[in-house]
Amino acid sequence: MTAPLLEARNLARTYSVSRGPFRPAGVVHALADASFTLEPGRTLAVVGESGSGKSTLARLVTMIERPSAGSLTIDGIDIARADRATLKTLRRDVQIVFQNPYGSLNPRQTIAQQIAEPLEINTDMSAADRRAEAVAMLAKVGLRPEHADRFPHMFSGGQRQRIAIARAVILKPRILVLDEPVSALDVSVRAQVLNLLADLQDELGLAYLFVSHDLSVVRHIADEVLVMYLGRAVEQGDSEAIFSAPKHPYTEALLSATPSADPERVRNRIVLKGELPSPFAPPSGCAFNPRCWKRVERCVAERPPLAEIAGRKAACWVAMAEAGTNSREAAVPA
Ligand SMILES: Nc1ncnc2c1ncn2[C@@H]1O[C@H](COP(=O)(O)OP(=O)(O)OP(=O)(O)O)[C@@H](O)[C@H]1O
Repeated sequence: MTAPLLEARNLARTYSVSRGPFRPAGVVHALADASFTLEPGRTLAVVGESGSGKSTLARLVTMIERPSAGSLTIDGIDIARADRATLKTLRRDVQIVFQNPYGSLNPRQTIAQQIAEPLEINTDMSAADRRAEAVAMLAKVGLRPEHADRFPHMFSGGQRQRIAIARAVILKPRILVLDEPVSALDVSVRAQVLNLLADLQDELGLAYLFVSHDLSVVRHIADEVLVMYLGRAVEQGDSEAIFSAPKHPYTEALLSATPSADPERVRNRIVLKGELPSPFAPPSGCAFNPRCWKRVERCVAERPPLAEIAGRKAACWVAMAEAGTNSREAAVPA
């Protein structure tokens, strides 16, 4: 059996943070435990509120930071043990597109120069070849090649994100990390950029790790979904299964918050109370329990493991009890 393109096993990342002159430094568990695989041509969406650990996960996968624990392998090669030459190749395989297409482009360089820059750093192609490649890439992302010598401010938000995507794929990576790639864009252009990403994936066989706080954005693009809450996966698996019948109350709440024209859904909308708890002092048991309307005693006492429920994994005592995966007494109201 061949190794997955990308495999994360029990990935974790902590940060030491000063909490003031008279208090000991605290440790933030930005990412407590994430495991998943990613294959060519597939999209894994990582979803959760701000602070759930999505960007931390994106930084680990792009090798911008190292994990505190767990492992990350590409083609079975553990990146923590790879030598420098191997690591250089692996880094080329993973590229990232950030949320803000304004911040990620240099205002003083033409877009052809910026799209070609990774080729300049990583290859020995001639300047003419690099430019030709950049211009061809412009056409591929739906921009007119004759605009190659324009500067970023001459483009709209959606066009700038196309430029950032062109720059990210010019080295022919195999994995693209998309960190909220359409969140800063007008709703009217979101679908166009998502369609471009889908086309590029078909054409280039790219694997996407798609980070978003909004389930409605990933609905049509994700093959699998990883729902994060306070650094941990609470529900994970096949997108179809999760969208049609979420098992974790947090996923239910996120889904119910997505825009809908269905009056039934609007009436039954779940409004989450309270904020995401402090990552310095996560609640005992299930971290979601203080906000959960289905909470039972066990949720406060014991953290639920990710368990197989109805074709996906979910970490919820109540869902486990309902599915008969665990003992019935799990569902005693608190
Ligand atoms: N470099 C850092 N130093 C200290 N704490 C950090 C650092 N990076 C992230 N954190 C903390 O880790 C937690 C997870 O942050 P992360 O940015 O991964 O979440 P997120 O889900 O991506 O949120 P957002 O959408 O706001 O970026 C947060 O509590 C954050 O404050």
